[in-house]
Amino acid sequence: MTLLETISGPRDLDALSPEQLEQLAREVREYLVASVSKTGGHLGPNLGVVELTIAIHRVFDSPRDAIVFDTGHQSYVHKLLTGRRDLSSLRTTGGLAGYPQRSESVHDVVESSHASSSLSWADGISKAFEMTGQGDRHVVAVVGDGALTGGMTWEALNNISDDNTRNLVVIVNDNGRSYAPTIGGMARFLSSVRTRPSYRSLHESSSRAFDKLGSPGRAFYRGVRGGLHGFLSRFSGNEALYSNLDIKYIGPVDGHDEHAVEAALRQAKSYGAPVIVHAITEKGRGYEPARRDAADQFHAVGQIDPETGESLETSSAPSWTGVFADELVSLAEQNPRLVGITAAMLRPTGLHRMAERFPSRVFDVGIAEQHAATSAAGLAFGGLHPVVAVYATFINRAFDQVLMDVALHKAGVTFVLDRAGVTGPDGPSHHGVWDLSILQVVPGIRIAAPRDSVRLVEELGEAVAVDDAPTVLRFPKGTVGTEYDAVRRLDDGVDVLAESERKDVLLVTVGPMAGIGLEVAQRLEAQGIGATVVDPRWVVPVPRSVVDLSAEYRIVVSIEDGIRVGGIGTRIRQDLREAGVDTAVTEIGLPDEFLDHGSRGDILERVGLTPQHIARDVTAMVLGSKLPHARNAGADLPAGSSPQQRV
Ligand SMILES: Cc1ncc(C[n+]2csc(CCOP(=O)(O)OP(=O)(O)O)c2C)c(N)n1
Ligand SMILES: CC(=O)[C@@H](O)[C@H](O)COP(=O)(O)O
Ligand SMILES: [Mg+2]
Repeated sequence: MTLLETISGPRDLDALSPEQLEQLAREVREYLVASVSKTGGHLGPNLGVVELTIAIHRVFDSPRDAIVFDTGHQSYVHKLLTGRRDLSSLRTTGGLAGYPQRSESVHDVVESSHASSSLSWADGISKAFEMTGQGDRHVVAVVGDGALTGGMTWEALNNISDDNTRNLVVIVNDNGRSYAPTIGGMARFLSSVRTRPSYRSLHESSSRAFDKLGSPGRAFYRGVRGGLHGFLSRFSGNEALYSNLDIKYIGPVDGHDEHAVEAALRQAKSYGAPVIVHAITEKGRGYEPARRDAADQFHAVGQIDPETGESLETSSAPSWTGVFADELVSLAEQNPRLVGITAAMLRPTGLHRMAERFPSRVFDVGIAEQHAATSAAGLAFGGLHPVVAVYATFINRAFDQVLMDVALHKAGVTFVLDRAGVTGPDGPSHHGVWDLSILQVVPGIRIAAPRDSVRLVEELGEAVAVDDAPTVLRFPKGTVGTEYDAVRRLDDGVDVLAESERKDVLLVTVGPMAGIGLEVAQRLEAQGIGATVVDPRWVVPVPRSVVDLSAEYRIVVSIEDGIRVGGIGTRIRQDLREAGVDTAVTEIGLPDEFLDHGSRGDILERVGLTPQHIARDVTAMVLGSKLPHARNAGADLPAGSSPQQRV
């Protein structure tokens, strides 16, 4: 039996000797490589927090003490030590989540994978503990150097200071990388601190000395420390950031020396006010294929050969990201005004290809989507045309900036939203399902949803040609599918993909839902129901021809890979009513609920976003309701139709 097999919860760690702790760390790493190489997941980040997580659970008493993991992708070790030793179902339908999940364990606190929120969580939890007579409970936030580049962390730090007695420990898990090396002044500060040996030895000895004197010593130490930081900062040329924020700082400590981390955490735990512990770690630690991976040190891997690290998932089909990446380079070669912006995801969004070709025209702003959007408005003001490439779920972060900085000023900024729609294994906070609903309320915005790679190329070119309004292009995760040629294109750019003599059903499909729409049309035709399929290409504003066409049909059915509430279907409904067209409308889309992790196919099946479900329901609506012909249609469909439909 391995040591890891004896760990059923954090308290089982207490009796382990230093040698056993080292053995446990080895076993955890071996298990992570063996298991995650099969399931895929965040192998690199978790290999980097083995000793750190062991130390956290030895020093603090979860769940009485709250442990918050920023972004949560580095919580596999935490799961292993809190009673979930079998990670074989990781990120699969019905299996373990790839992030903390309260339904799995009382030890899990924050489920969102959106970065830079942990310090705000910790600030709130520690205030609540103190205000409810639970001031002896500790809160620990584990935040990466990448997450520290997100604005929320600085809003939280501004509220966290050591002039209070809250038991809050912030562990900076500093491996120097997000995917790529972390950018900006923060990264330079952390790098300077972790590489200054004089600071390191002097700091550890002095803080130990004063801590022995108890709280008066600590107060005195704080005074000295502030002076020390100030003194050293003159030499180092770096403002000692945290002391100027008036928060005690301990470190840097070797994040792979479990004993040293424990010592630092015990010191922090006993301090009686917020403390920052700066741990230096290495992403991919202990696994050569990850350590030497220059791209992102195995930040997120698919199935790999555990021996070599080679990917076992080879696909010859181009990815949506790849098509975008290549076309952007081509456009940038023709248009010197084009610049790219990424929020610490250069390679995942495909901007690395433009960066390779035009290094001075691509900016990595860190995990800072809000800043990215407003900086883009500034770039546009200066005469450039920025292309901001983010995952669809992360544009949520920058809604106000898109609205009040980009759109209000009619700035020509193009937002490219990758991973739009149901993504799958990364769970509820990673599905890109809200962008259509939240962005379509932005005055003047134009949103395109390419149905295939040909339209992606076409619509990207159209988007970057717009210099007086925000434009948005959204496409899904993974490889591009079938190309769907149009039967004909209407004057305002709407593509007719299939046309029926009988004007029963008009299917308006958003993006790659075109494939599902065409299959639904075939199924309806087999029932004797005439179905026409159109792809607006640009879905916001709704093209006039969609409104005009709708008047000829008995029912309009919109199909979108986004939440139904506030989606394109509701926009169509509103536009029809405003135009006096009273054709019945049914919106097919995702429910307004958080969708658990799983395969994309499983999730779409579960919510009924499949040709079978849709055809069945539309058939029932048309045959069952005896809908009057569109010209004098007025009756809504019967109440109680299936959940996907809103009439
Ligand atoms: C708001 C937001 N933007 C982008 C991402 C994508 N993302 C996931 S992990 C990661 C890098 C995190 O770096 P760091 O905080 O240093 O953690 P590490 O992986 O190094 O442990 C990014 C950019 C995200 N989760 N949230
Ligand atoms: C945690 C995070 O936000 C990303 O690392 C995400 O897991 C990557 O998702 P993709 O695999 O779709 O790039
Ligand atoms: Mg990092």
